[in-house]
Amino acid sequence: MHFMQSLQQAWADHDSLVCVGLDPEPAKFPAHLKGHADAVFEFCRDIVDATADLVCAYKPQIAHFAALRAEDALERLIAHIHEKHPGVPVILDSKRGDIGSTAQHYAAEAFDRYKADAVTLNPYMGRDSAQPFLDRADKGVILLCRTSNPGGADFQALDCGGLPLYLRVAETIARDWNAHGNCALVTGATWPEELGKVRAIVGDMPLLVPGIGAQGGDVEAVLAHGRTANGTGLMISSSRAILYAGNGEDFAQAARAAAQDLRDTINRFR
Ligand SMILES: O=c1ccn([C@@H]2O[C@H](COP(=O)(O)O)[C@@H](O)[C@H]2O)c(=O)[nH]1
Repeated sequence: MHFMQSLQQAWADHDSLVCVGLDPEPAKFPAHLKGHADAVFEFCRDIVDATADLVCAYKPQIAHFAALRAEDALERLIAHIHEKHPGVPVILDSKRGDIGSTAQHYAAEAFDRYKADAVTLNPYMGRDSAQPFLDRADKGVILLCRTSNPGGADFQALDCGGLPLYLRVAETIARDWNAHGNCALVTGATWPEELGKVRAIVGDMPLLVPGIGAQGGDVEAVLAHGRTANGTGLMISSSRAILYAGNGEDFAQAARAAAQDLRDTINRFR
């Protein structure tokens, strides 16, 4: 199914705008998993199985797996999500961006090797660097626009002909890059007013919103500035606050409670 269709279906079926980020950090794993050869897979699988009915998407962050030489665990984890929880889309957070001939290989990595439904990209290198991804009409292409980190404004806020660069990014992608309707943007929860300015430019385009939870973003402000007329349009991502809500044998149930709490809080403001 097309990423955008899966996303809309998951928003509706699970009554949820929550995207759980899968960022494994073995030092934070519960004691009973430490030392397991396949701990990265087991930890993430148990989180997924405990939360799948509460989410609109999962977002594994590739560096968290690659740094641990756990790319194989990432492949198996995405296959597990597709097999056991069909209809929940997987966003590979890899923030790629390179010349077109190399970008083709990054697109193959995301969609053919890992079988992700969507990928995050850095648009800094321009249209040709995104084209191999944009051409995959059934896949989501989620481009950095106004990132959640403290230094995000260093370049993104620079004046670009009367508008900050991040709004030029939003404008250009909505107008010129979205011929297949498969684009979305990353806009951090930590800058809700800027998120609202992006929303005003891009209409109902989905926004991936990291920065809730460990980074301190405000759920009510995100909804006030970012929701669409039908109360959707957002994939509100939280990783650490859900993954590490507990560190005992019941860690997956603690993660479920945290995901449910986030879903309910979001739904109060939709
Ligand atoms: O602007 C951005 C873009 C991506 N991220 C990623 O999201 C998660 C956030 O993790 P938390 O534990 O919920 O803070 C992480 O994988 C980042 O690489 C982001 O934070 N901001």
